[in-house]
Amino acid sequence: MESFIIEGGRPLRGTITPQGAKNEALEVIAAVLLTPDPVRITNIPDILDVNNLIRLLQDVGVKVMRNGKGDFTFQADELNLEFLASDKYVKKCAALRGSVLMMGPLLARFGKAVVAEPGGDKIGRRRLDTHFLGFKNLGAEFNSDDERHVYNIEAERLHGTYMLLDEASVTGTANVVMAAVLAEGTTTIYNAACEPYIQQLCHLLNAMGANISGIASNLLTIVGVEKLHGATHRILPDMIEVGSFIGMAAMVGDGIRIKDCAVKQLGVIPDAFRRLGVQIDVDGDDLYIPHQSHYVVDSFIDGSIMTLADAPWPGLTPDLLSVLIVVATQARGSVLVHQKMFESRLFFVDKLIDMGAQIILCDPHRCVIVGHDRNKQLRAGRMSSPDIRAGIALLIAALGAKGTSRIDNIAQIDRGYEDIEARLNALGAKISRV
Ligand SMILES: CC(=O)N[C@H]1[C@@H](OP(=O)(O)OP(=O)(O)OC[C@H]2O[C@@H](n3ccc(=O)[nH]c3=O)[C@H](O)[C@@H]2O)O[C@H](CO)[C@@H](O)[C@@H]1O
Ligand SMILES: C=C(OP(=O)(O)O)C(=O)O
Repeated sequence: MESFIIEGGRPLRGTITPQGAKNEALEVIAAVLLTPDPVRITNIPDILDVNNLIRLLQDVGVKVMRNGKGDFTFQADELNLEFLASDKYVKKCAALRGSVLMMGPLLARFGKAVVAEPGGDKIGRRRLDTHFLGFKNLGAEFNSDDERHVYNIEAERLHGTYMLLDEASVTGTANVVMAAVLAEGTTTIYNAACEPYIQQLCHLLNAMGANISGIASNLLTIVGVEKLHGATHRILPDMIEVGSFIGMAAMVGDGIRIKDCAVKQLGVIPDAFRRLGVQIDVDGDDLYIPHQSHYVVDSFIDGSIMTLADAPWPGLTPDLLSVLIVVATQARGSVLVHQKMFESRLFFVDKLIDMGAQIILCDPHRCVIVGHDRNKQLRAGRMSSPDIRAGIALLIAALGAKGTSRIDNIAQIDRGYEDIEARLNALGAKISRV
């Protein structure tokens, strides 16, 4: 298992470009299963989760042609569906959360899908009810095979219907949309997730011949079509990586430009950092974060303590709260962070407390951070990365800490950040992989 050794206290300056979005990549790559024609996708990030999904598709028989960096053509014309019954498939699904995204397309095109207990971060219970109830509404049946720890889903023909999702699940919406595009008749999905990556998936599906309207809203209407054809698609920059770089620039930056961010697609992300006092200048499609000797936490209009809480899009993504917590440790002022969507994502603050941060973990969902206003630098430490976003947050903390830190289990960071040490070292960091 690899680790990072980080020499802290070095100011970072220069320009960094975000990779293509992990969570969009997982959705649109799964969508290639919906057609036997070639689908070309560009700006695919070279990260563990995406590479694992591509390998899983290859195992199922999808032809994968690499045209250049991040540029692949996929063709799902000769699939080996027997692979879905193998133990190897079950094991590989367990390696990444994104494997659940194969269910919708396989069910829509072949009338059956198998899903193993998926992998991903251990950040609390992650139920799949929205996915299964959505498929059930379309006429599919599912049963669990307790011996193999898999669910089998089957339908002779999917039929469009109205459905109100039990929650605005991101991958749940993606799956139900991908199933509904080939269903007979019209499907209406209310309480759909509507984040930019769902929008992007819908745009790709329409380019493949689907008929989806209501994109960007929580009410999607999908008129089923007989079949889909090939298309080309470019993945957006990764907004979670952009947010991670804003946090890093605030903590240890000496003037950082984040290039080509698709600023309009970032929603409230920049404002969440601004609420901690971080200055972010918008320059075309770039963000520039100057060095700040101090950043001061805002308060609400009535003077009450600032709270940062996650919510389904267009609310603040839960995936950036860990980074916001680290930034808050050096702010002037206090902030309450309320992680509503996941149950176990805040426990990593213990590691920040070990490094000298002033944080009160109130309960599994809430913590209060009392910033040091840069009067007290964090101490270096040895820690393990419990999940992808805690991992990047700890890396940012280590960059700002006094002394040399070690982060173990960095496969968690590699799941979602491409060649992160080389990109940060180019800005002046000193991170080595051992
Ligand atoms: C591969 C992928 O795309 N992963 C993302 C996807 O995961 P994923 O699609 O698995 O997450 P879901 O949207 O299903 O749910 C995330 C969590 O939020 C809760 N929940 C969800 C909707 C809602 O209206 N209320 C609510 O409380 C769920 O119960 C769950 O605990 O979306 C999450 C939420 O943005 C992100 O953290 C993940 O990075
Ligand atoms: C929670 C995340 O990923 P996954 O859904 O793949 O576990 C994330 O990207 O922050």
